[in-house]
Amino acid sequence: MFDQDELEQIRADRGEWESERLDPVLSKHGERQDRFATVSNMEVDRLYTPEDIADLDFGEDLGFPGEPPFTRGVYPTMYRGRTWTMRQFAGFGTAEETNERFHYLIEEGQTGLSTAFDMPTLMGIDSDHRMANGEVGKEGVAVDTLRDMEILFDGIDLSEISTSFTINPSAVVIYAMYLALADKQGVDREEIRGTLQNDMFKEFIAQKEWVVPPEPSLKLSTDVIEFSAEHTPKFKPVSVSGYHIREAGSTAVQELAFTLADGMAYVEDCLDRGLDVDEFGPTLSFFFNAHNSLFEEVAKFRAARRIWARIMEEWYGAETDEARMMKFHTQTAGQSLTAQQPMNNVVRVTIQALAAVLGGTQSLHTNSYDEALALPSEDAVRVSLRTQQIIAEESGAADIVDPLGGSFAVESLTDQVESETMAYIEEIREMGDGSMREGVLRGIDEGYFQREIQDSAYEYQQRVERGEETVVGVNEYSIEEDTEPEILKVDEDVQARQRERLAAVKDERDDEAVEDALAAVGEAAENEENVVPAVIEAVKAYATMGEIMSVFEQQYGAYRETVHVT
Ligand SMILES: C[C@H](C(=O)O)C(=O)SCCNC(=O)CCNC(=O)[C@H](O)C(C)(C)COP(=O)(O)OP(=O)(O)OC[C@H]1O[C@@H](n2cnc3c(N)ncnc32)[C@H](O)[C@@H]1OP(=O)(O)O
Repeated sequence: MFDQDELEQIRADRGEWESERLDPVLSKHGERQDRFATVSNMEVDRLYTPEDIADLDFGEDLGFPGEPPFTRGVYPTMYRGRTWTMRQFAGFGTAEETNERFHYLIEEGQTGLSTAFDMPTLMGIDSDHRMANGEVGKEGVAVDTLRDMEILFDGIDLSEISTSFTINPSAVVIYAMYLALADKQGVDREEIRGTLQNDMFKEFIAQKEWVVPPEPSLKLSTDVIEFSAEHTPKFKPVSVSGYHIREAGSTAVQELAFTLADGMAYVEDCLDRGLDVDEFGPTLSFFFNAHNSLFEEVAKFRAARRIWARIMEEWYGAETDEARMMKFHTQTAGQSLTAQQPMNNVVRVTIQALAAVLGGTQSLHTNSYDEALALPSEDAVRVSLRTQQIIAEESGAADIVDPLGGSFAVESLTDQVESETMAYIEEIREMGDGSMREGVLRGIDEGYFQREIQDSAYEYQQRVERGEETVVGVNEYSIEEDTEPEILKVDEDVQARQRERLAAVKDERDDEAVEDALAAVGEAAENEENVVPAVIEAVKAYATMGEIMSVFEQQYGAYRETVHVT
């Protein structure tokens, strides 16, 4: 962006500034640390100048928002046209309690819904399973059958609001239930909007919730992507997630690299099925973490869009803007929150949320200050939603598109994140002999991702313990605390109520119809057909989550992780 003469002049001026201004100050006062680095331990320079972005090509690398490579955002007007979707992740107890929380959030100004399921639902077992004991409704809402889904969305018009479902091994069942519900509400499937997480790669890499092994897990994910591209074009059938990778302790670059690698593996699996990249490409979505290092995070988001646009075009032949465009949801970093002095978390969340907005997110969840202690209380949820509203409506951050674009520091960090991310992607591709799909599967199998993340997590913890990383209120500025905030307690009778409902549904339903529908799911799996149509029929017959997932487990076997110890 600068010509050679200008750069020469800047270099000369900088040398002069260093000797005349900087060195005298350094020799007198020094700096606070020998080395300054982000929370991911990426070293940052004292000062950035045009020299640091001498290779940046405005047209190729930045351009304008709404056009490839989308570094500056996916929409020409970004938040001036519409602010991001404020989408608080919510769910606890039975469908009734969560339905009430959904209505509360909508009344408070939330613009999208996001469903948290309890552990049994996430793992594809029913509330009456012995392994579900003590877990029903604890960390999210319990959903056993379509009846629960009907109650969960009572009074909510599916054509009016988009809903996200954080669900992975059992994603196909929840998707089928949502479609069955849309059919019941008379909402055209083509009109439903929302997102299914349905990202099994990051489960094997970081979050560790699975039922069947990686290959059949991928088959089930791709079945949903294929079905959705044809029947629910406004719905995002996968949210390729870096969030959990980061929460497990990765760096920002690893978060981005592994997530993009997973995304590419899904793309290749779809291409292997003969699907058209310009048809399924626009339905893919992403999900990232927003951590404490403001500029590193903004750089990560901007680099993410640029890399994805280039790879979709150059590697996978995407021709349309929509297929090259990366849209993503962001959640502030739960792992950065502290149980000590919990109100400090409001400040952390504000900075992280600002990073997401300055980085151009489409949708945002701000964590609540009490989340290191329990599921968020209503008061805490309101403050976190207000945080988004203050950023959107008071800070001015939403009024300029890509306001940090052109910052020497942010552009330089964006380049650095991009090149380090690409180095990882190339390594994974090599592991798969040119295939990202095979590289990711092999990386999971050999514990490559897990090891990389563990090493980063360990290094970070050591830095905290050596006092090189400050955690305010924990290893610095701690106080005696004798009060605890009011926290949310889930009713102890939830499990009994949920089990009663499940028993009632089982009593009322037509057992023969259920058996036939489950047999059809088994046949579809055995014949390697797309299982989604059969699962929709099964949920309509009120087959349970556990019954349907057992069919897959029988067909594909249960997964046991090989533990790699280093
Ligand atoms: C940690 C936790 C756990 O594991 O426990 C989790 O995982 S929680 C995980 C929770 N996950 C999530 O909540 C995932 C959420 N994801 C999503 O919402 C999606 O996948 C998303 C990232 C693509 C965002 O979708 P969205 O509908 O909210 O937002 P969009 O950007 O698509 O905008 C909605 C509509 O507004 C339009 N629109 C928006 N902005 C503009 C603008 N400036 N100009 C013109 N149009 C605009 C869009 O085109 C779109 O219209 P049209 O619709 O007509 O195209």
